[in-house]
Amino acid sequence: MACIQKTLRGLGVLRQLPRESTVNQTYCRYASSYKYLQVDLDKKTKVAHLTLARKPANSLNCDMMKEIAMATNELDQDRDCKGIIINSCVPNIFSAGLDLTELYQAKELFFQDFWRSLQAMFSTIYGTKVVTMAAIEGHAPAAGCIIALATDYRVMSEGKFNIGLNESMLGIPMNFWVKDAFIATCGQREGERALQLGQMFIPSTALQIGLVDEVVPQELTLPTVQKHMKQWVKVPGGARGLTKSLIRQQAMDNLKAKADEDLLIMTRHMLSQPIQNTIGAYLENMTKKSKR
Ligand SMILES: CCCCCCCCCCCC/C=C/CC(=O)SCCNC(=O)CCNC(=O)[C@H](O)C(C)(C)COP(=O)(O)OP(=O)(O)OC[C@H]1O[C@@H](n2cnc3c(N)ncnc32)[C@H](O)[C@@H]1OP(=O)(O)O
Repeated sequence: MACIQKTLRGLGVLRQLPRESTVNQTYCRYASSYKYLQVDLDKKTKVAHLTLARKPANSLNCDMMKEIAMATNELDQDRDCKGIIINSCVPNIFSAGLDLTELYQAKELFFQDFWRSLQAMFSTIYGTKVVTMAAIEGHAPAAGCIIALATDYRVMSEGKFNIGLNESMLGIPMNFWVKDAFIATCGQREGERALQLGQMFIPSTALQIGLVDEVVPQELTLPTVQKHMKQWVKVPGGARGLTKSLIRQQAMDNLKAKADEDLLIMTRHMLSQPIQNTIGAYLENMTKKSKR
C-alpha cells in the first residue's frame, strides 16, 4: 500500500484522493461515491466488484480514470477487501479506451491532468496487493486493454469482440510502461509483432498469445472470474501480496521514475497537429458510423 501511495503521490494524484471514506460501513459502502463506477464490496467473500458504468461505451474520461484510481486505492486500504473484479455494465463493451472527445483539441494543462490520471489509474491497479481480475464481456481496445493488462487474471467472452493495442495503426508511438506491461504478459516476441503492427485480437487469438487467460461464453464470463477469485483469495494474503509486489516492483519503480518524462513525450506527441488530425478524423468516422 505504501508503495501505491508513494507512486500516486509521485504522479500528483494522491492529493486528490479523499483522506477518509465518508460513506457508511454498509455492504455497498462505496456504491454512492462515484459518478462513473459502481463499487460493491461483499464483506463476507471479501471480494469487490468495480463495475465500469459510463454509457454508451465506457470511454475513459479524465474524471472516470481518477475515480478508478481512487476506488482501487480505497479498496486496497480496506481490510475487508481481498480481491477486486473489474467488469462493465455496458453490454458488449468492456471499455472503448480513452475518451477521444476529451483528447481532441485538448489544452496542454488539461492534457497533463488527463495523462497523469491514466498513469495513476494503471499504476494503482497494477500495484495493488489485493487480487485483481478482469471480466471482459466485450470490446477492450487500447486503454480498455490496458486496464485488463494491469490485473492478475483476465477472462474474455467469446464473440465478435476485439482486444489489443492499436496505437501504431493510428500513427501514434507506444509508450514505455504500456509496452512493458504487454511484454510482461505476452512475451518479447508477441510484443514485437503485436505492438509494431498495432494488432487487435479476437478472443481466441488473444488467448493463444496469452493476452487473456481464458475465453468462455459471455454469460459465463463473470461467474468464471468469480470462481477463480474464490480460489485466489484463499491463498494467504501476506505471502501472495508480497510475491506480487516482488514481481511488479521494478515496473512500478520505472513508471514512478519516468512519469514526468512520459508526460512530456506524450504531450508533445498527442497535442501535435498530425495526431490531433488523426483523432479528429477518427471521431468523424465514429460519428458517421453511429448515424448510419
Ligand atoms: C486516436 C488517439 C489514440 C491515442 C493513443 C496514445 C498512445 C499512447 C500509448 C498508449 C497509452 C494508452 C493509450 C490508449 C489510447 C486509447 O485508448 S485511444 C481510444 C482507442 N479506442 C478505440 O479505438 C475504440 C473506438 N471505439 C470503437 O471502436 C467502438 O466504439 C467499439 C468497438 C468500442 C464499440 O462499437 P459499437 O458497439 O458499434 O459502438 P459505437 O456506436 O461505435 O460507439 C457507441 C458510442 O460511443 C462513442 N465512443 C466509442 N468509443 C469512443 C471513444 N474512444 N471515445 C469517445 N467516444 C467513443 C461513439 O462515438 C458512440 O457515441 P454516440 O452513440 O454516437 O454518441
